[in-house]
Amino acid sequence: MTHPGLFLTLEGIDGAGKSSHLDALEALFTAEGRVVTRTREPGGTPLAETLRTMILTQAMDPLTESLLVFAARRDHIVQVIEPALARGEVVLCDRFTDATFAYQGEGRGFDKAVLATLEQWAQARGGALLQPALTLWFDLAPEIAAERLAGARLPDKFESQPVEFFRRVARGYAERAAAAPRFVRIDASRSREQVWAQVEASLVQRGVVGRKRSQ
Ligand SMILES: Nc1ncnc2c1ncn2[C@@H]1O[C@H](COP(=O)(O)OP(=O)(O)O)[C@@H](O)[C@H]1O
Ligand SMILES: Cc1cn([C@H]2C[C@H](O)[C@@H](COP(=O)(O)OP(=O)(O)O)O2)c(=O)[nH]c1=O
Repeated sequence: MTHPGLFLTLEGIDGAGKSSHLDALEALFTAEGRVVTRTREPGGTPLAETLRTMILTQAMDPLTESLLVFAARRDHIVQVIEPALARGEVVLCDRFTDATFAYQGEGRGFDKAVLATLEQWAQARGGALLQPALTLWFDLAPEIAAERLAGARLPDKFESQPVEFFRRVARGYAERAAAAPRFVRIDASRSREQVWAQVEASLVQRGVVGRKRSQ
C-alpha cells in the first residue's frame, strides 16, 4: 500500500523534552511499515548544518538571524523535505517555522510581518505554503525547562538566554497553537512515560497511526 507523505514537526522551548521522544516516534511509524526521514532545523542538509553552526554560535542582529534560518530552511525543503514527502515518507522534523515565529518573532521581538514574507518565499508550494500536517507542541513552564537543562548539556546561544526570553518564546508558541488546528498541545511537565502516552494518543486520535494494540 502506498501512503501520502506526512510532515510532522516537534516544537517547544529548549529543555521541554521533545528530543527525548524522537527515537520512539520513529519506531512507531517504522512499525507501521512507513519510511521515516528524521531531520531537524536549523539543519538537515550539509549547507543548512553549516548555517546552523553559525546561527547557534555567533551573535548577530535579528534580521541576519532570520535570513540565515530561512536560507537553511529553503535548502532543507528543496533537498530533503519535499523529495521525502513526494516519496510518501514520514518527515519527522525537530522544529520548523513555528520556532522562527516563537524565537525570532517573540523571543527577539523581530517583525513578524517580515517573517511571514520570508515564509512565503521559502515555503511556496504551487499556490499554497508548505506547512506541517501536524505539530506536537511540548508545552512546559520556562522555569522547569531551565531546571531540566541545568547540568544536562553545555548551553548554546539560545539556551543561555534568561528565563524572560523563554517566557516570550513560550507565549509565541501559545499564540501559534491557538491559531492553527494542526497543533497538538502536549503537557510536557509530566513524567517521560506520561508525555509519551500523550504523544501516542494524539497520533492515534488524529488518525496518523493505527490504534494501539493495547486498546
Ligand atoms: N518528562 C521529563 N521529565 C523530566 N526530565 C525530562 C523529561 N523529558 C526530558 N527530560 C530531560 O530534560 C532534558 C531536556 O530534554 P530534551 O529532550 O533534550 O529537550 P529538548 O529537545 O526539548 O530541548 C534532558 O536532560 C532530558 O533527559
Ligand atoms: C528552527 C529554529 C530554531 N531556533 C533555535 C531554537 C533552539 O534554541 C536552537 C536549536 O534547536 P534544537 O535543535 O532544539 O537545539 P538542541 O539540539 O540543543 O536541543 O535553534 C531558532 O531560534 N529559530 C528557528 O527557526
